[in-house]
Amino acid sequence: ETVQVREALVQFLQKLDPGNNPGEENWGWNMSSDPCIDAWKGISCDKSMQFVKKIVLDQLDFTGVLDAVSVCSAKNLAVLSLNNNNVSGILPDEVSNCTRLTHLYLHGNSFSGDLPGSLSRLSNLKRLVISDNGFTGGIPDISRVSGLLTFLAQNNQLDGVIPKFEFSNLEEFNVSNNNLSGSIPDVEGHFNASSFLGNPGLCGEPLPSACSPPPPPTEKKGPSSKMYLMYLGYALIGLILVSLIAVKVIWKSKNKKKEIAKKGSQTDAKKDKISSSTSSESKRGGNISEYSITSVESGMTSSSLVVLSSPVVNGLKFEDLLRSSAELIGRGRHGSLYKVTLNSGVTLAVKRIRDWDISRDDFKKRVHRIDQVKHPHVMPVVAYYCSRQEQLLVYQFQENGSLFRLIHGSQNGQLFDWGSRLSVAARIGEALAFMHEGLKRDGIAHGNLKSSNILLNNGMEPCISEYGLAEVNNQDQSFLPPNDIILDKASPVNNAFKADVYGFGVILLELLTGKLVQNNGFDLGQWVNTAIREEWTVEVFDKTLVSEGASEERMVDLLQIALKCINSSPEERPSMREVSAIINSIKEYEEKSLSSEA
Ligand SMILES: Nc1ncnc2c1ncn2[C@@H]1O[C@H](COP(=O)(O)OP(=O)(O)OP(=O)(O)O)[C@@H](O)[C@H]1O
Repeated sequence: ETVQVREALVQFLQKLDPGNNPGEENWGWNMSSDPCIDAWKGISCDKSMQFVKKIVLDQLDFTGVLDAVSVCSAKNLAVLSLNNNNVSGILPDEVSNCTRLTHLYLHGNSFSGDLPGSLSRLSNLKRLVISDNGFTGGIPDISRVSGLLTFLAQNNQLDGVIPKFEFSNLEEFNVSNNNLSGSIPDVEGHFNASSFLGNPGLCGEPLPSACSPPPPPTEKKGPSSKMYLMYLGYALIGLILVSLIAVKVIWKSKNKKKEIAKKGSQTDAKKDKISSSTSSESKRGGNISEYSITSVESGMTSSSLVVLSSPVVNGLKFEDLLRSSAELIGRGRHGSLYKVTLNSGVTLAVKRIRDWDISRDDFKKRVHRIDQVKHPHVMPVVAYYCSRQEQLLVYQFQENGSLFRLIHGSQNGQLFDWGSRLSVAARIGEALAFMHEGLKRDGIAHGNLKSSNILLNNGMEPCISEYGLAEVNNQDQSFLPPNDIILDKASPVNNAFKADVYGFGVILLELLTGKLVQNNGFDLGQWVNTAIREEWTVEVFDKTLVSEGASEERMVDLLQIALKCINSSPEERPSMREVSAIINSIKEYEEKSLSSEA
């Protein structure tokens, strides 16, 4: 391990055991030795004896605190076990820095405070044992940790409701003797009452106490005269408020129109507004709002914005979009993207599509079809607008940015390790295969798959965005990958699906190499192919993956499937279902080998 990691580990132990000097205990934990080569007590390393993989310090009477920042600087740490000590304080948020953690055992200590929500980001976690402590607060939603096998949290002071777990996947589950309340989620027959006993507020199966049905609606009695007066009062106050707001809105919009007339067509490159493509109309100013998305059918405003199922913007009107401030985020090949902040504070991403010769009916049908084939890793369209001149698609704005930014941008010290990259590849591969199957008959492929169209949602889960926005069109070469000259004229639709496979292959190459797809004449696909021919395969991998000790064998496996995806002949490329199956098996293999090492 590096000097920094050694230093951090020594600090971790000092915080855990403030009373004792580890040097005196002769456990080997000191800066002048190496944790792997000199076999520090409680530490196990990988086969190459380079990286710390396990720290097991059970039953050693530690009375300090857990310094997660320090211990997680051992980036390959898979197992941390501190069972049966007397460690106190909180379980810090930074425990999620241990991204490769598979086993976290903290049973029988004096931990207190809330469990950090960041636990849900430990996507490799298999066993989490926090029983017999003083943890308080709610159980974070770790249902997203799909491989979790054990959750033991009995004998704490946890409260709130039990979130949904994947009970069918769990081998062990126990939350008995806490202060949990509400009805128990469906455990699908996998656990009995003993996992839930000792929570006075809990009810429902498998506990014997059934949850009481919701109270019946109270009988309607005619309101008394006093009540009538009260309602009248409320109605009057409401009326006054509405009038005040209306006056304010009219006054504001008058001011705004004046301002536009004054400013003429001055624009601000950064704080661009969603304005008309027919600039002559905007210049006429007068009765057109600054934010207007004008169309030939002007006048058909709120009725034209179709809100698809979305709790975030229920009842969103076209006018709401017009009134909100809009910031131009980017102009791509297929249009511009605006970040729109509604008055309610909700932020949306509005894609204004450019030059798409599609009829209104076809556009609507297409968006509704895509909306029907739902997948958790595909960003749903929240609403759309379609006139003869213009198409807008509204998505939720994702503050965590795109996969492109995660791979190539400044990561703010954020580690994007091998396990996470493999997970992203597996999730996106699966989602794309699912969409292809669901939309094959409609001929709707993604059409523009690239890492900037993979967004990271609030839980840092990757989601494919802008599915189906580029129409299959043999004349439009833009949907085809660069240098891809072999076109199946008879089957342009099939080509579009194969173009997605190509796009996915390139994303795999970005994940593996950390390099940009095209940069000053550099073509990633070509470069990788040349590298393989010259037999310097290892050179292609991202240096950070190599130094983290990622399995070369599995990186090569993933590289091979990437190369199949970018085959210059579309027919030779595998289907997304085949690609997804192979990536899943690589991932499984990776997980098994991690568990066996642990
Ligand atoms: N819903 C969203 N939330 C947050 N950022 C987004 C969202 N959709 C797109 N972006 C980001 O905004 C930027 C501009 O998006 P845009 O789709 O215009 O670019 P592009 O994908 O390069 O273009 P095109 O799809 O037209 O080829 C990209 O960096 C993209 O990652």
